[in-house]
Order: sequence, then structure tokens, then C-alpha cells
Amino acid sequence: KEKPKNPWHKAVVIFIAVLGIIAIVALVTTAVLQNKPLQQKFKYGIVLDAGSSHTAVYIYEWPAEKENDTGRVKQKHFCQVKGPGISSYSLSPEQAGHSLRLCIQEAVLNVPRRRHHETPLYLGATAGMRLLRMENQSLCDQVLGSVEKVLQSTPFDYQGARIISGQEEGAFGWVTVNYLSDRLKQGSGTTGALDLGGASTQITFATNQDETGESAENTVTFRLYGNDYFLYTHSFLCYGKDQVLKLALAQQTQAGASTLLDPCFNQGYSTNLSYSSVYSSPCITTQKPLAAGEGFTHRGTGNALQCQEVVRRIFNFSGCTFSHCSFNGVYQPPLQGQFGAFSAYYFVMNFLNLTSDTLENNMEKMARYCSTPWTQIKQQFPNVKEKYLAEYCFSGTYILFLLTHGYNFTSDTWSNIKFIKKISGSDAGWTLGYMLNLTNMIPAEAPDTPPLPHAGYVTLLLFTSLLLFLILLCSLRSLWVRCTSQRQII
Ligand SMILES: Nc1ncnc2c1ncn2[C@@H]1O[C@H](COP(=O)(O)OP(=O)(O)OP(=O)(O)O)[C@@H](O)[C@H]1O
Repeated sequence: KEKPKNPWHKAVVIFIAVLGIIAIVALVTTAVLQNKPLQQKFKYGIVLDAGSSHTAVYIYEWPAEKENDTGRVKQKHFCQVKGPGISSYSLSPEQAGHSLRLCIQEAVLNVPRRRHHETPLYLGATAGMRLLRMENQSLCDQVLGSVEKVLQSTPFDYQGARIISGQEEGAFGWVTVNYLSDRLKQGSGTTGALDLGGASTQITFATNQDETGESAENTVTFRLYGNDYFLYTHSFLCYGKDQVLKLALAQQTQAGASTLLDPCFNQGYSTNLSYSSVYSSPCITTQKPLAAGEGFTHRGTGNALQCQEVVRRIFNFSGCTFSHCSFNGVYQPPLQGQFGAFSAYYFVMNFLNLTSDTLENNMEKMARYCSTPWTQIKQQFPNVKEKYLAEYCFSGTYILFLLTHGYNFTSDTWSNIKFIKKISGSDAGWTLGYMLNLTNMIPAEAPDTPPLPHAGYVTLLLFTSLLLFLILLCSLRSLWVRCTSQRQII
């Protein structure tokens, strides 16, 4: 006898199957929509690097929703201000502000209009302004006042113009290099930073906590992404590329002669220099020689070995009161790890083709460059600025001396130095680190990350639901089969 059919069984099965299909369609749609890349919103920040030789404007950009992720901030635009650094406008301070206008206009065009009011704008002045402040505080204030007036009138969120300390310049250069190379989250194996400017030079590297104890003024500590860093840093004022040349010239013209035969310039090079252009810098502590006239003829003799002796005399290796010193009685712990050398280190070493060779080969190449006659050099490099070309023998010799005798790099540790201009498209320098710090973009503690990335989470959810639905279908099917087979039972 046929068992009476339960009319609800079939309807329930169909109802559950339809519900399941709707649920799957909904899940797949959610997964597809959730994983679709959203149109990214960007934020911007602007930093003006008011250096001794020139001013540069950097515009940075980062995805708005990933502010605290390392390596997210990129250099979007760079503008080099025409003319000299702002400290050179001490006799006409108004011009200092005016000189920035073209680059500010470029910045206005490079940041979307709707972001202008929320884009922070900073100006940091370095060694040129430190020297002007030493010379004349009032002129220094007038120059800063002039740039401030122009920056306040921009549509950006102006955050101030100030002279940054040598410590800040060194430490933020280190932050930039390590942020861009994504080393800060790893907590170990950071890269040291070597920066050579026009008026000062900085060395900064991470060291052990006990090494920093000897000299508090050379110590900077950071807590970044949950890691503590003990940094050694020192800025040598007057040991930038331009000021150190003045030190060498002053040191060679003590007798007040009318002609200086300089081994650090190529044979055949000759120019007239005024004594005041050399002796007016606050870096030169000796008086202009009494017997000297207005000026002198600066003539090259092109001899690298003799040039090394000239350079040696601008360093003082006596009077160290610490366990270790670099030079001029300045504390320096033993060097640690890899180093990135940028700014003028890169310009000079790259031109001289000394960025990827051994120390010994570099010395030989340097000797060859210095002994090349000036006419030949000019013929060989007709497109290079003559001032730079003339100074490469001196600057190259100075850099090799500073790194080896000054900071104690040896033939064995020479390969630890990488000469760099940019890292992942952004210039190496203090500006990015400065902005990251002032906008609190590097958290002290590592942000908590979810155990799965968003896409992984959605995919896992989808697969689990599909699996559950399949199990449900199978159980419904067996229920269905049992229902229909019951009909045949008599
Ligand atoms: N292509 C180049 N070849 C040689 N020297 C260069 C080149 N470009 C720039 N320089 C010089 O390199 C030096 C360093 O430049 P940089 O812009 O880093 O210094 P700055 O910011 O002006 O100085 P500081 O940081 O000491 O205030 C300057 O003396 C500059 O004139």
C-alpha cells in the first residue's frame, strides 16, 4: 500500500534550494564587489629644503587610508628654486621670499585643488642659515620673515619655517633612508646615513645603547613601529663641500701671496678670487692676511698626493677626550652596518665614476682625474657646469679623505657604503623624515594587523559557505531520494 505522500517535503526542499542559490549569488556578488579595487584617495605634504647652496621643494603623496604603513609615502614632484640658497639674500631679505614663488606656483598645480587647505607645508633651513645666524641674528630673522610671508600666502596649511639643527638634519636623513628601504618594521639591520651638503656634513647610524652613553649631544633615540633605535649622529658645520673649500683656500693663503698654486685644481686652471670671498665666511676663524691685496690668482697644479696633504691640514686628529673620535675631538663609536651616502657624496662620486669600485682603485682614478689638464677636462665634459668641473679634484679628494681618515672606513669596510641619489623614486635627504615625524606618520608601536588580509577573509568566507551549501544539498538529495522511494513501498 502506497504510503500517503507528505506534500510539504517537496516544497521544503525546493524552498531551501532556492534560498541556497540566492545566498550563493549574494555571497559571490559581495566577494566580487568587496575585492574590487577602490579608487584611491591621496593626501599630500610639502617640504622646502632651504640649503646653503639652493632651495628645493618636495611634494609627497600617500594613499589616505594607509597613512601609517611604512614605505607608502612617495615623492610626487620636485622643484629646484632658481638662484642661490636663502642665506645668500641677507643683503636683500625680501628677495629670499620672492625667489620661492615659481616653485610655489608649481606646487599649487601639482596638488589637487580640493586638497590644498589640508596639505601641510614646512620649510626647514640648514647650514647656510645656521652660519648666517652665527654672523648676524637680525639679518637671519629678516630672511626667515621674508620666506614666511610668502609661504603664509599660499593656499596650503602652512606649518612654519625654522632652522633645523644639525642633529635633526642627520637623524631625519637616517629616517628617510630606512623608511624608503622599508627597514623600520624589521627592527634590525638599518642603514646609516652620510649626507654631504654645501656647508655641513652629517653622519648618522644605529648603534648599541651603551655606545651612545659617552656623548649625549651625539645621541638621538627613536621608537618606531615598536622598535627602539639608539642613533649616533653628528653634523660638522663648515665641512660641507663649499665651506670646506674655503677652509682649504684660507689655509693655503695665510702668507697673503698674490698667486696660489693649488694642487687640488687641474693644471691650466686659473681664476681671480677676492680675499674677502674666502675670509668673510664665519667658518674661517683666521684673519685675512695683513700683507694681502684685494685678491689673488688661483692657479691649479693638479697633484692628488699634494692635494691630500692640503686636505689633511683642515682636519684636527689630536685632542680626543672620548674612547674613539672621528676628528676635531668629536666622539664617534665604531662604525656599524651598511651606509647610504647621498647629496654631494653622490654628485661628486658619480661624476668621477667612483661609486662601485674598491677604495684603492678609486684613489688611482682620483689621481688620474687631478692630473688631467684643465683644457682636456673642459673638452671632455662640455655640458657640465664649469664651477663643478673645476672643483671635482678637490671635492673627490676631500670625500675620500673624510670617509677614510675622518670617519674610519677602511679598504675592507669601503663596500659598505652605497652612493645613492634616490630610493624607490624618492630623493634621499632629511625632508621626508622631517615630514613623517611632524605628521606622526610613523607610529611608535606597530599597528595591529588582522590575521588575514581583506581579500583572503572574503574568499575564505565564500568557500566555507559554498562547502556548507554543498553539504546541505547532499543531505537534501538523500532526503529527496528517501521520499520518492517511499512511494514505491506497498
Ligand atoms: N652635479 C653636481 N656636481 C657637483 N656638485 C654639485 C652638483 N649638484 C649640486 N652640487 C653641490 O653639492 C653640494 C651639496 O648640495 P645640497 O643641495 O645637498 O646642499 P645644501 O642643502 O645646499 O647644503 P647644506 O645642507 O649644507 O645647507 C652643494 O655645494 C652644491 O653646489
